[in-house]
Amino acid sequence: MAEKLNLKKLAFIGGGAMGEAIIKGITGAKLMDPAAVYVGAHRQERADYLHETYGVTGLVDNCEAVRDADMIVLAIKPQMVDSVLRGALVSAVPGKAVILSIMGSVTIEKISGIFKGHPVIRTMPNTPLAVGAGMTAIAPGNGVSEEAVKTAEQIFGCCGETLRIQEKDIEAVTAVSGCGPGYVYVMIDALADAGVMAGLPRAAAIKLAAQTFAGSGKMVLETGKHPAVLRDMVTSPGGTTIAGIKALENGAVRGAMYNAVQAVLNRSEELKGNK
Ligand SMILES: NC(=O)C1=CN([C@@H]2O[C@H](COP(=O)(O)OP(=O)(O)OC[C@H]3O[C@@H](n4cnc5c(N)ncnc54)[C@H](OP(=O)(O)O)[C@@H]3O)[C@@H](O)[C@H]2O)C=CC1
Ligand SMILES: O=C(O)[C@@H]1CCC=N1
Repeated sequence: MAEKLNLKKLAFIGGGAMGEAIIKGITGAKLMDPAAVYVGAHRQERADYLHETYGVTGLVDNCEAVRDADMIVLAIKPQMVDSVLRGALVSAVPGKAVILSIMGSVTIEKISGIFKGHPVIRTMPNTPLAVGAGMTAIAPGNGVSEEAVKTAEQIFGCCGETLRIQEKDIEAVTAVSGCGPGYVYVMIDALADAGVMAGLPRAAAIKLAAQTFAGSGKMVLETGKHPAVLRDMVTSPGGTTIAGIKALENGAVRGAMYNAVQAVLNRSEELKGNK
């Protein structure tokens, strides 16, 4: 059984797609008494849904949610920071609470400017967290205790892998693993479409494409081999795979990946107000 979190009360501001995925992980792994997980969910219907589904305490009042919490997860959209994280809510946060942000493009400096004197941990998870196969990078700010970082690793580790990084690398992480599931779904959809073109039923084509991505990722992780070595194992000389790979290279699939990552880096700077 997983070790319990060393927290009396964990609060979320925002219980949307990502907040829910983390709550599902924590309650599913029994890391904490669900009633001690408080979620400021801003709409009664959503608060009720989270309570009924996971047993957590769902509230519309963020101040009530954060009161007496040891750790506060910021799971709202970056565009909401200035309008939501202010005034009475900031005052209601207990002095020693650790702030754990999952927000993209919001720096530790910005968060520390709002929650003055609080330790801040910035993270970048991804949506496969919802099925226990997430990838979360964890960047502790200055003055964060090892115990708090370990708690963050427990929270995200119960629904996937974690990696400690420095904040300077977090936009690159966002562009690779944070947004990466989006790229992969496009590729799965495209491969399935191509399978339909080749005569396969839609459902079979999606299953074949998705399991191929899942299995190939697992091969990279479990064998520790470079992806190029694994690719060479599929490509028989003069065979069929190399013909397919040539077509992909002609379609500039690698260049498209560089462009996607650069586009995310650019958009992150815009969201930070740097462009
Ligand atoms: N989706 C992803 O793949 C990833 C997202 N992130 C980050 O996670 C954060 C959340 O994203 P995601 O979960 O996808 O977005 P969602 O829109 O699903 O979740 C945001 C939630 O915040 C709620 N909300 C709005 N206003 C308030 C308020 N005043 N008080 C409390 N809650 C409020 C929204 O409620 P309502 O809808 O009712 O307005 C919504 O449920 C973002 O900062 C994003 O950058 C990080 C990694 C991956
Ligand atoms: O699209 C977004 O802004 C968020 C950040 C990382 C993944 N999704």
